[in-house]
Amino acid sequence: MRFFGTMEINNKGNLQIGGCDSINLTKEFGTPLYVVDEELVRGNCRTFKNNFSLEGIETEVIYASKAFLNLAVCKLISEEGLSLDVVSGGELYTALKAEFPVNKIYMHGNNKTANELIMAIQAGIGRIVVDNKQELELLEYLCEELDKEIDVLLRVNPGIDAHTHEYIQTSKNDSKFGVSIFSDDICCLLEKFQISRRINLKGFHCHIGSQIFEEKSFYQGISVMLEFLDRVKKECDFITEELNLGGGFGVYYSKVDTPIDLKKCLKNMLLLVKEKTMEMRLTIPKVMIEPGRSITANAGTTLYEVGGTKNTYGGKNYIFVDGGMTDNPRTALYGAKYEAIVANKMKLENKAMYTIAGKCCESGDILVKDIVLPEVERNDVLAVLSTGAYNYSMASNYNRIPRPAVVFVKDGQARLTVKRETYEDILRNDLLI
Ligand SMILES: Cc1ncc(COP(=O)(O)O)c(C=O)c1O
Ligand SMILES: N[C@@H](CCCC[NH3+])C(=O)O
Repeated sequence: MRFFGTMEINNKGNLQIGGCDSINLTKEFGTPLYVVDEELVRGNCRTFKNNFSLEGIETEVIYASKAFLNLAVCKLISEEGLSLDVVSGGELYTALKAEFPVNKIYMHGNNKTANELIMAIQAGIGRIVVDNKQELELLEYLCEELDKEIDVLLRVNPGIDAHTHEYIQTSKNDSKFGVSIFSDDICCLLEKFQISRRINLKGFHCHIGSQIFEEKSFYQGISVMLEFLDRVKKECDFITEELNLGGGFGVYYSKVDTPIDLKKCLKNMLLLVKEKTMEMRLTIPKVMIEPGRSITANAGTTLYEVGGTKNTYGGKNYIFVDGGMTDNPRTALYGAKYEAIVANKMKLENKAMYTIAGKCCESGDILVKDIVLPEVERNDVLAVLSTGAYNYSMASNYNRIPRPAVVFVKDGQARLTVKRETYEDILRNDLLI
């Protein structure tokens, strides 16, 4: 088990995060509760900003907001000087409402609707990442209608087979994202951009997948992309000004995960860009990355109240908590593995093997399988660690369960950043006819 950021055990034997006793947090804000270690999120932003830098290369770190977004997150990311990647009208709307600097917003998506594109064009966001030819045509039409110009990147697929869960691979040849760098008509497509009066193609975007632990996949991505840049220069007469390499840096959730040395990898990525561009006599493009999970995952902890335990006839020892797949669908969806602790019994010895199950009417509603913990009883507080990415952002109202509140903790202060949903919120859009 690993502790992250400001997590510690206080003298009451309770888990403490950001100087706040987790048990007090549950009393003040209820359970389930997403707790975010603000200092750790800021520290992670700085690790990326400080280490993704190299003399002679312009760089940009863009936070992939799909990992975790709310107004307070936007504000924090903006304060730390990162840019923001959004993939939907909803994410863009959040960023605009938070007054995130518009020129630092990137919009992705394999099927952006006309309304989403209009919203992005009218707001004047920094870059739209065009996924395909049809989208280019739609964008051209919309820009004409709105009498606007827009800077874009083209999402390409470098065909890298990064080793991760098949659902979060994004760059195999059959991926739904982007245009293959191997497609024969790439020059035709680039020509469409070149003749456009409204759309200004600055370069390319790729993303090889998520939760990647093999450093070499990132280097392979760079090599393949630079060969592509060389090819489009020679064959299509296109000079690439910007190269966005996406995110995907893996994090520790449990002992099966072995994260790479991030600082070293970030430096090596840029060194490789420099070396290869010199070798190929290419102009060095501006290089961007888009980390999501690695900024927020380890900074999040979900606190649950234990409703009871059950020893089944088949011999399974369940702990029932008051949340589950509605606030963290990753175990059910990907077989993700998490670590958990009993937040009010941090000094007690582990006693028994448990499976932590949620309250949904679904057998697959499991948060953690086979974990050894101190003896657990009703009203204990269970903490599942590293839930800061793709938990709140993927939460649902299945079984009409309200989504939990989100609290930021720092220096002994707790700040509510998202209120707990109420039953009224659940009914908000229902109409009785
Ligand atoms: C285009 C793009 N950029 C960035 C990310 C962020 O990935 P991660 O959270 O693994 O860093 C993703 C998600 O996989 C993505 O699809
Ligand atoms: N939702 C995935 C990551 C998706 C990455 C987005 N392309 C996860 O929880 O691991």
